[in-house]
Amino acid sequence: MFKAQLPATRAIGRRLLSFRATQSLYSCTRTSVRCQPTAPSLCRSVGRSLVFSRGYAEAAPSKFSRAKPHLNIGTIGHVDHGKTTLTAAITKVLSEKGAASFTDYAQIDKAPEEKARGITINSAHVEYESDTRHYGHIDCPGHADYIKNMITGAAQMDGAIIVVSATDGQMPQTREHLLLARQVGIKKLVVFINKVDMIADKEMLELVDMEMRDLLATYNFDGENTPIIMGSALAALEGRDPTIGAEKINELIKACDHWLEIPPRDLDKPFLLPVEDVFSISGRGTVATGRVERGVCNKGDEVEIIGFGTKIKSVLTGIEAFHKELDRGEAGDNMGALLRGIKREQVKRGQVIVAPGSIKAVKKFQAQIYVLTKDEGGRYTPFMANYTPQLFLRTADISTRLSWPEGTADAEEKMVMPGDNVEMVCSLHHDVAGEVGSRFTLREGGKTIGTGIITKILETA
Ligand SMILES: Nc1nc2c(ncn2[C@@H]2O[C@H](COP(=O)(O)OP(=O)(O)OP(=O)(O)O)[C@@H](O)[C@H]2O)c(=O)[nH]1
Ligand SMILES: [Mg+2]
Repeated sequence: MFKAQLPATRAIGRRLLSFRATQSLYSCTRTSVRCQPTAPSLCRSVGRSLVFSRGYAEAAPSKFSRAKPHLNIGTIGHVDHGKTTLTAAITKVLSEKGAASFTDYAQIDKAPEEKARGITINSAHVEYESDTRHYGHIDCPGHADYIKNMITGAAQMDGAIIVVSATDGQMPQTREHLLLARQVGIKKLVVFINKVDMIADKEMLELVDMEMRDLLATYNFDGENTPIIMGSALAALEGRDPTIGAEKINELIKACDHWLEIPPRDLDKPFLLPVEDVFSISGRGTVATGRVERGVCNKGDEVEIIGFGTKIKSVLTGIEAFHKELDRGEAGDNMGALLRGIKREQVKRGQVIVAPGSIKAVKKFQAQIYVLTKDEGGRYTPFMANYTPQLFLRTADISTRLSWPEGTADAEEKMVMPGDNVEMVCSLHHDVAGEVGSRFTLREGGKTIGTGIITKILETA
């Protein structure tokens, strides 16, 4: 009986998946490694229509190897400090060891406007390997576009290289990028002080080093221990002055290997199953179905059902996936969970079934939100505080009121334009399982108008 129900679930599941594919349009790329755990195959097909970054469509080779652990990193920092030059230089130096294919500067900044203006407009992807890791690398533009990509999930960096020119020292976007890196959950950075070929005075370099350590500490990074490498990306790219060129690139990659941490694998995280559908099976009980977002579960495990005013404990008395009854389910599985002592009415779509105590239901939080432009399918007009769109988080769909954080000046009159990045407070109509770093979309009248990421929990249920 339990098994017989699942084809129906799958049919519903397919509809959900296609809906979610639209939702995750902004948060996946063509390479499967960067896909959200939901619907990877759909991600791949919609990835082709991704508009945010030209890099995904063209620069994503299919040679991802699982032999080494994978980390997503990227170059961030102020305009013209040498992020693209450094990206090209890394691929050049590593390609000489056969650990990357060389991607020249002109291949990274290749749009006509980029060539004409000599700046990066779109972020681009390259990949390379160190002795111990496989890296996906995003070369971010110095300007605001990059921020949008970070919020929308297209650039889910686990760590970053912040590039600072020795000639200028820290500049406004150095600070802005540090702040945003912090905001979107990047915990560790490596600093590359670039253009040292233009500086004769050693003391000047020491000054930049000290300033950067201070600045890192200001934004809650480990200023004391963060590796700072000084070199010249251009020298490395042009194959001259190895002591400030190639050698420094190797040092930089070593620093990334040692300092930047691999985030916990999904399988190591606490179990979480977003509920998509619920069935009552006579003689057996209530079955909730969905796709396991993270972790593993075993038959007999204690679980908690959370969200929409509910927090109840139960035990997994049955697990079904791949048409079979199993003893264990894991991240990525489409599974049915048979729940002991639970009535059908007690479980609904939008709730989560989790390892007890691993996540809380939230009612109010602060979030970094990117509001889509009309060309991206978003609104034509601005909105103000008290705007109430629908918030989609996993399988949940809740109406939410947006307001400005306490203490915001002129909060009454402040407008949010399509294309803006804003930090706002979301007050939910119902509670839902959420945590710092959870991504969501905002929709109104059937279209996505924004995407966001939770940065601070203000009220739990
Ligand atoms: N002398 C010197 N010039 C460098 C070095 N690295 C980069 N440059 C030059 O600095 C300029 C800007 O470099 P880019 O790599 O485009 O800078 P960017 O940070 O990617 O700039 P945006 O993407 O527009 O923010 C170019 O003219 C580079 O040739 C270096 O180590 N030494
Ligand atoms: Mg650039």
